[in-house]
Amino acid sequence: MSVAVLGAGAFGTALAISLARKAPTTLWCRSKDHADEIRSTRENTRRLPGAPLPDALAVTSDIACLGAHDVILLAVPMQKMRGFLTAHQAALSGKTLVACCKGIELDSGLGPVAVLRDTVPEATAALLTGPSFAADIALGLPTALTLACDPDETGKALQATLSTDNLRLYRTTDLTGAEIGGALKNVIAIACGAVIGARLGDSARAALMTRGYAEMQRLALARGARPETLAGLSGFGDLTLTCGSELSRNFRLGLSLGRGEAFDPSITVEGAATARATAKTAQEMGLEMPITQTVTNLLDQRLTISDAADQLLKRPLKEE
Ligand SMILES: NC(=O)C1=CN([C@@H]2O[C@H](COP(=O)(O)OP(=O)(O)OC[C@H]3O[C@@H](n4cnc5c(N)ncnc54)[C@H](O)[C@@H]3O)[C@@H](O)[C@H]2O)C=CC1
Ligand SMILES: O=C(CO)COP(=O)(O)O
Repeated sequence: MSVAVLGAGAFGTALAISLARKAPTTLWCRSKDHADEIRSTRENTRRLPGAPLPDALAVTSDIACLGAHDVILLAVPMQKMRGFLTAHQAALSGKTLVACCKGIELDSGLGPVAVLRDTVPEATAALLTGPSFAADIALGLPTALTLACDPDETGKALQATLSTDNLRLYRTTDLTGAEIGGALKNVIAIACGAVIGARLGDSARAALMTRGYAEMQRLALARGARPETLAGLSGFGDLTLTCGSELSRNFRLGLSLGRGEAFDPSITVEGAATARATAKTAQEMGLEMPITQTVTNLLDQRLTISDAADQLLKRPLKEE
């Protein structure tokens, strides 16, 4: 199977570098200038500085490159996916498309797999998700991710193609569980960053991670996901990484909120739109998701951090 990665952001570049160490790979970049720059310096200095490109990685801005590949990794941000897929629908039709983004679409409340199926119905949809920072993957540090695909036979072939010496993929057919875990861990990471930024302590962070996990499970199970998926890399695994590291952009946005500092709006932070979309879905489905709701209120400046903590602590006492 021959692989192309679409989207030369941090994650797309890291995946392409990792895959090219194993077999020739193509990285597509939407801007010709950027593609030329990456090709001439053999480094994506704008998005992933310090990670040299292997010789077997071709870089292009020509979407016709898709013709030569049967597996396409989509590493564009969630809120840009539908527009991107619609624009390139014909070229993507019939391919195996692996969404690599983590989030929920703001307008529709849908995750990446549903958006893929909606816009390119003639493609096979899969999802690559789980705990991994782009820089770690590019450096070849050990990483384990979840590959979600149904049918499992296609999943097995993809697992073999996309696993490398340092990137170990575990397989599931539970696309719903994998995408909800990957999307919601970012919302909880914003909450955790906010409590650390506001100096509310590591105990408060542990409480948020645990109760946040309960929210992730509540929504996922209501949508038909399997509990073991949430307990795996795409759920618990990624929650642990993202809520505990300042390398996470979602966590850093939370830190800024907690400290009352501004945050650069050009940085990709999937959890913000995902929180808003999920708070709406939870309300429509009658699900209790107080942390997600609180993050939305913090982001939209309807609550201060101390009111947010107060509100969560004053909720009626209940069984765990
Ligand atoms: N950076 C990381 O460590 C990881 C990121 N991810 C996920 O990967 C996805 C992408 O994140 P990053 O690569 O980190 O973001 P990034 O901000 O580094 O790059 C985003 C890329 O998408 C491109 N893009 C934006 N709008 C586009 C459009 N309309 N059409 C085509 N391309 C477009 C940009 O040019 C840019 O190259 C996110 O969903 C993120 O959650 C997942 C795991 C790790
Ligand atoms: O998804 C990630 C780690 O698994 C990257 O997290 P951020 O998008 O918060 O940087």
